[in-house]
Amino acid sequence: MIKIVLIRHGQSQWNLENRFTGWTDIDLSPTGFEEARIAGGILLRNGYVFDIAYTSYLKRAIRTLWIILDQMDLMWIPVFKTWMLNERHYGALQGLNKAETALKYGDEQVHEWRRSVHIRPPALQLTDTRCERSDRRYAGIEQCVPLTENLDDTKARALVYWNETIQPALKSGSRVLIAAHGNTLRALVQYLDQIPEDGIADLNIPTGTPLVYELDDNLKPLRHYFLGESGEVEGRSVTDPLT
Ligand SMILES: O=C(O)[C@H](O)COP(=O)(O)O
Repeated sequence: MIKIVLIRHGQSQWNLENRFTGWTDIDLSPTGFEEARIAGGILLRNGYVFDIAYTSYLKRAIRTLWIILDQMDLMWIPVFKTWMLNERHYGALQGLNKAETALKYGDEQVHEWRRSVHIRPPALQLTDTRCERSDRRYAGIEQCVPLTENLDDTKARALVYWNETIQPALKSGSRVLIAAHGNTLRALVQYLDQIPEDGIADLNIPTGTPLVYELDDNLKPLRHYFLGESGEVEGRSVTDPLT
């Protein structure tokens, strides 16, 4: 049996301020630092060990991973970063307050922007200072930098990385940790559990909480659970309410 641990970064400063974040590179809040520290301790005390880790190009996920690996005395393992595990691009909504946006455009519209598989938020203009195409970290892959994304777009790129990089590592016996984002992990979970499109809107992944998937030799999921201090967390599911 193969185990993989997925973790959404700890609370970020913009999670705290309830702002659309997407590809904006916002750091952890003090609570997020603490969530990551606690997650590392939980993984350590439950006997988890990792051989390799994957994360995005965004510091809230990278720092969550660093803190966990530090807690586990595993800072030496190979860590691979990829834009393909970045959060879903939130287009022109990036930086806006979610509650204020709902007041302006209505709850239904904002819920669609946040949770529809097909609807994309309004796109960023190339001239917008928030556009990440001139950011040095994306040099050479400017054309891959989205101006907005729906969940399907995010899923497509995350699955390329899953199929080409993570899956071979799992098949070769590596114990894998992925520190990523709410929507990249929703996309992965949708793929792994074959969740239909109309079931995905209710699927929300809490910050800083290790989510364990047990997979068979063909990488088909057998079961999944969140991890707490004394093992599996009772009464939590990947369908916690949208906050
Ligand atoms: O990018 C963001 O704003 C969050 O990380 C995820 O937000 P969501 O819950 O609105 O998808």
